Amino acid sequence: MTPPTSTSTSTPPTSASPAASSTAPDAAIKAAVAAVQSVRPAPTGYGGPQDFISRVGNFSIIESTLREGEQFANAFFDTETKIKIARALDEFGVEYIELTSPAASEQSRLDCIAIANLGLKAKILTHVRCHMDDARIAVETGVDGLDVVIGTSSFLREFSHGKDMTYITKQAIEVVEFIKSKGLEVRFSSEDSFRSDLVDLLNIYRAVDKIGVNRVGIADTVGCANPRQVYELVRTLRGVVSCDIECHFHNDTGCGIANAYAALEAGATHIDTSVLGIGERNGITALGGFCARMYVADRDYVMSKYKLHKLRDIENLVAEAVQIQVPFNNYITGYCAFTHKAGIHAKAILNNPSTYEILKPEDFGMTRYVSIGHRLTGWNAVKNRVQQLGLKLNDEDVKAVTAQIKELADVRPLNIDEVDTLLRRFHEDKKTGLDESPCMLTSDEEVDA
Ligand SMILES: CC(=O)SCCNC(=O)CCNC(=O)[C@H](O)C(C)(C)COP(=O)(O)OP(=O)(O)OC[C@H]1O[C@@H](n2cnc3c(N)ncnc32)[C@H](O)[C@@H]1OP(=O)(O)O
Ligand SMILES: O=C(O)CCC(=O)C(=O)O
Ligand SMILES: [Zn+2]
Repeated sequence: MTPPTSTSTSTPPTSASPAASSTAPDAAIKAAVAAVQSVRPAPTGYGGPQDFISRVGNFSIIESTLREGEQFANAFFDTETKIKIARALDEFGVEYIELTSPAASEQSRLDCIAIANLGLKAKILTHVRCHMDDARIAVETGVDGLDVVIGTSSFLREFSHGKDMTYITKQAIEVVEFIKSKGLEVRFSSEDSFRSDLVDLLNIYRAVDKIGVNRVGIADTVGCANPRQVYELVRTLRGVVSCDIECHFHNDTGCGIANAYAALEAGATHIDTSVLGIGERNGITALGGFCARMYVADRDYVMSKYKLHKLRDIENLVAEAVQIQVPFNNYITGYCAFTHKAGIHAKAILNNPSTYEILKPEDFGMTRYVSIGHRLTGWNAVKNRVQQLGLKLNDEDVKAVTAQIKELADVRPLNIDEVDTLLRRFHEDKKTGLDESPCMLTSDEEVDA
């Protein structure tokens, strides 16, 4: 679906300043305000206080469409498509691109080599099991670094690889040292971190930190964690290791983006994303949604790092490659992400877009649209359209024609051409002195909705 064309909304200056608060707060209110104030955004809705540990204004994206995304049910990326996606992500400005393990198949290995040799600005990583066989293959591909992973929860220890923590720790140290000896970046991650024993986790992270791992990774592999649990775990880990902290969040319960944000607040440094959130099952933190979240936290920082107007093309590229539609309610680029419908919203938006928009569409190469051909419309929105069409109608006329739109739209919504026809006809009738009889569309003017 392509978004409808813009009605190029004008932005008159804001009207009267809001009335001052009338009652002085009592002690209970003051205490409550003090508690909440420390985490509230500014009155504009942007930003918010950050403590010394927060990395909300200083993080890196590890873009995993070409690894986690390849685990999406529909995904099959041929080499050419992988290269296109890698270049697009690089131009967008992600700091890292993570690729499928070269141990997965011969073509996966060749693709790693091809992408590692593209000379992109982004660092290229490949993602392998914490196993010497995989690490040996991966270090020969020319990538900048390896993300190694092994399950640490009792579920995965029993039903996936069958190894205990002593074995896992010994193996992790051997693999990390080997990768470091090749001069490559290395991250060690515990799969299913939130269902792993906390003491086991902290012990193994500390062990690899001591031998100089670049990052440790926390993974919510089954999407069970909530933002508070994420905050607590990352903050605890921040006190235990000195290396960077990467986080990976699955979206099974809808917390992928919120968890990423909580992780950064707690001191995580790197977040895994994929375009449109594609990945195993229903996927992970979506690149676009994550950018939206971070933009609201620190607009200048996000806009200085990432070419946000390229998001739509990247999403279309990936959507086509995996044969899906961009969802109607997708963050930023969805069909209706910047469409305003209800009359109350439309009036305020036309006065000042910040009333009902926290993301500025123009920052993302998108366009605002005010929809008027429906029964929830109001005369202010209709007046805006009348002005755009250059018709001369007074407010009483606009209210009368709005009533006609509503009457018709009680039967079915009108498209913009139908609304324009109605407005022009009303205007014409007024000029020629005809009475305002109900202004129905004839059947040959009706356009299928
Ligand atoms: C949560 C995640 O998304 S982790 C990333 C997942 N990514 C992938 O799986 C990459 C694509 N996978 C593949 O191509 C294949 O699964 C391969 C090549 C990795 C392995 O294939 P196979 O040897 O045929 O094994 P299979 O896939 O059936 O089982 C996984 C094997 O890895 C072992 N294993 C699983 N996790 C790990 C780990 N982190 N470290 C070491 N070994 C592991 C299992 O014990 C099992 O070994 P087994 O042969 O002794 O049974
Ligand atoms: O390597 C990681 O940290 C994450 C692996 C993964 O995809 C997951 O656990 O869901
Ligand atoms: Zn995952």
